[in-house]
Amino acid sequence: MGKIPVYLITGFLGSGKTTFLNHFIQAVFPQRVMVIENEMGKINVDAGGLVIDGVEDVIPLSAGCLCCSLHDELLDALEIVSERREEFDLLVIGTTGVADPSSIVETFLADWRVGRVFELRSVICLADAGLLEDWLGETDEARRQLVSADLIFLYKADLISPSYAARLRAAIRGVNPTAVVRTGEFGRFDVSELLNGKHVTGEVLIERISLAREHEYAHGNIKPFTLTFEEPFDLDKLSHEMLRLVKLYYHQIYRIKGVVSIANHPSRVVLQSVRSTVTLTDGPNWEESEERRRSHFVFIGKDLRKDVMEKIVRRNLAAVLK
Ligand SMILES: Nc1nc2c(ncn2[C@@H]2O[C@H](COP(=O)(O)OP(=O)(O)OP(=O)(O)O)[C@@H](O)[C@H]2O)c(=O)[nH]1
Repeated sequence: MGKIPVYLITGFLGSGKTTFLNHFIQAVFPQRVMVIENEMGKINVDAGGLVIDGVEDVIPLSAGCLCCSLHDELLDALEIVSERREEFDLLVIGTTGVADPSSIVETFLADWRVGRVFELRSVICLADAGLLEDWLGETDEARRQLVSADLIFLYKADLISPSYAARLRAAIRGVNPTAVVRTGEFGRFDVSELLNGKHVTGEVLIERISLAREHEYAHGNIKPFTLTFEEPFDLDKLSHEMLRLVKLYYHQIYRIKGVVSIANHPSRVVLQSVRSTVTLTDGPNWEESEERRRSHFVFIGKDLRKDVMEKIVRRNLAAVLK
């Protein structure tokens, strides 16, 4: 058996990594995919949202970030995966939206124990066309992710004009002149280009990594926290409040994900917010036996106070009077 092909998926918060991964899993079927998924915050909303057909297993790494504190845990996960080699064809590693992928890339290229079993085929960076300029201007992470990639998908092209897309592609080339850049929507891509293209070359990546390392790196003050509530929410109050909240805290709240219990509603409601957008959609039904229909919200942002957010979200519980 040859080396295990690895696809590393990066991209800033809310850029569409889970959407892409779902699409990838369907597109490469009948090849079987093993996923190592790293999620910021305690609740792995994304791993629960992956399509099942074609996925052999999802190994969650939930606490912290793969590129920093979880490095040893990544090595452990790779060992587990290599012992299950016969169960799958491709390995996908999904990083958090603030990961610097360079140290993960380095693990594959420079650690001989890893390199003799795994072959890093592509470092894929997803960029949110609507927010890329904001993120490049306000954070260091988005730039580092673009720098380390050999294939960049500029997604959410449905939200922008073709001329603005051209401007963004030029901005991307300014950060990373050698990566292949494709524009698209909702995780769609050319399967044969991705699977058959040979994008990663060790020397180029190592050179880029050393450039990315020039400055001391930490995830600034972008941090996640989770809020959990036992009682159900009022849908109208909650949707109105969340829209108000993300506009009011535009410069601090980067991402909110939630699985919410709504009073007298049979299904979970999934909340997705990327900066100032908020969508609430029906998720899977609650089981009859599930007496405790807990709601969970993961907030990711800068200098955010958990107690203040909790107070604001709490006042939208169905039992709270207006
Ligand atoms: N309009 C539009 N929305 C998209 C597109 N791709 C993804 N989205 C939406 O963007 C939101 C975030 O997508 P996810 O796939 O969850 O993003 P992510 O990168 O996994 O998010 P994190 O794990 O928090 O970093 C969801 O509401 C998606 O439905 C697209 O091409 N166009």
